[in-house]
Amino acid sequence: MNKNKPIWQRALYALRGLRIAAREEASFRAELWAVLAAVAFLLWAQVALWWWGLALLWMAMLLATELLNSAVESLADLVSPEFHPLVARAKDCGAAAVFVLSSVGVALLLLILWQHFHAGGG
Ligand SMILES: Nc1ncnc2c1ncn2[C@@H]1O[C@H](COP(=O)(O)OP(=O)(O)OP(=O)(O)O)[C@@H](O)[C@H]1O
Repeated sequence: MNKNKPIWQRALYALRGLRIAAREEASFRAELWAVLAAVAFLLWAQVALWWWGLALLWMAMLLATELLNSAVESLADLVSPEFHPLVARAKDCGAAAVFVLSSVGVALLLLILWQHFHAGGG
């Protein structure tokens, strides 16, 4: 297999991955909605530019982690469709990674709300 595909070809594979995740992964769709809700919230709160930078980083990390989690799940299902403790471990760790980032999202939301109502915006 040719490992050095042109960049446009790689971009097409990436777009195909995004399309598959959006179509077949309910968790990824839910996170896309969460990202849209976060953008609406940031617009409403009129936060400073650096909050936008932090939030964009969080959004990218959340979506990328969910995509990697889906990739791990697909490989785990291929390798061992039957119950296996190592598959349980791999899938649980993937789910934990997404959970960590979701919790950070809630923490960021609370911090912005606190700043908005108690520290006078910014
Ligand atoms: N083949 C397996 N062997 C052992 N445990 C498994 C296996 N498949 C699933 N599990 C357990 O069930 C949990 C849920 O697995 P599942 O494949 O439904 O993923 P999920 O986290 O619900 O993600 P999604 O809904 O995005 O597919 C896993 O975290 C794991 O603990």
